[in-house]
Amino acid sequence: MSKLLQVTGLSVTYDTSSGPVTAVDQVDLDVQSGEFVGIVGESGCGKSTLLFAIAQLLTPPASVAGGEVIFRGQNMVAMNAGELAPIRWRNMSVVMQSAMNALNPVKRIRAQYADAMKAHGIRSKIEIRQRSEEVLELVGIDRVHLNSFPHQLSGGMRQRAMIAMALLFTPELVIMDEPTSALDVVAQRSLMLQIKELQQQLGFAVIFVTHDMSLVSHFSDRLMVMYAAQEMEYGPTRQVFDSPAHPYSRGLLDAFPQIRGPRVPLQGIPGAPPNLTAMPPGCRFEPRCPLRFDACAVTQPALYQVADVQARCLLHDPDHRDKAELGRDR
Ligand SMILES: Nc1ncnc2c1ncn2[C@@H]1O[C@H](COP(=O)(O)OP(=O)(O)OP(=O)(O)O)[C@@H](O)[C@H]1O
Repeated sequence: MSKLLQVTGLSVTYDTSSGPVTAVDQVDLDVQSGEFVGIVGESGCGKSTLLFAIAQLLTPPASVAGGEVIFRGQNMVAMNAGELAPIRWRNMSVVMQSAMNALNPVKRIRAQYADAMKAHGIRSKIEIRQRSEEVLELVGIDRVHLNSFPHQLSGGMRQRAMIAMALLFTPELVIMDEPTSALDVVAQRSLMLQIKELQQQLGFAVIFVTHDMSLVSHFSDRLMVMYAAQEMEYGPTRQVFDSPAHPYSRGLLDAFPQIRGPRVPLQGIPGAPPNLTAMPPGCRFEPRCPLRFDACAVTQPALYQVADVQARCLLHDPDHRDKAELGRDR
């Protein structure tokens, strides 16, 4: 696998009446070609903002405050609209949370696909028709629905039609922002299976945002856990699940039912994430952390390498090894 995306030190601020709010704080993220990367975290931790920043789709009051997004060797942060336009859809596409918001309600699916292809210089009517039929059938929808308006499709079909649109040019990277969250559990699972199947068949990489740990557990190769605008842990999904290196990852895991294994009572994480305008001076998770010790309240942890994962937790600082030993017993 080769590196497709390298995000380094990416920060995003929202300009608010009480000053700038940092919603994404110096995030590093790399994605290999064909890889499935999951991003999880509680509501408001900055997942969607990060995705929009990667795709360079932020609009005011949000803006990139620092960092780089190197995609296929080019820094997207430094590009203007004209330079970004040919990359979007063709090389990198985005699937939003709700197709109802992303699709135009007064245009047939056929016309929306045609618009996207025409915007990328495809003029041949035959080519447009053939490709539209092809992508719709790829996601398991009969071609007759090219004549449908979005509201004539079920929720699951609409999300599929949106994914088909994102695949019009077989991009190398598809960014998905909770594409299954509006669906019932059965439709959610079947759409996840289909996304995974398409990804393996067509070879594109995926960045998939969700707040549901169990949803990504079987589908992602690597997992990033976000909390209060920062990345807390990033590494192979199996390792994060089998031995989470960050107490917050452990808390998230305990808050969701496991598909396999014995039944265990679910535990929430007491407390709430900090207000982004008033961050704790030390570790951002410290006020809620069951393993906190004195240094956590005053020291901002770096990202530490723990086997194959990186974790932002002082338990992995060589100076606090003794605390890690104690933590293991709790
Ligand atoms: N328009 C805005 N103006 C000011 N702050 C904003 C705005 N939009 C988002 N934010 C801030 O950015 C933070 C991150 O929001 P974001 O939508 O990226 O989180 P998220 O993790 O994707 O949440 P969810 O899972 O609920 O979609 C929010 O907590 C909020 O404080």
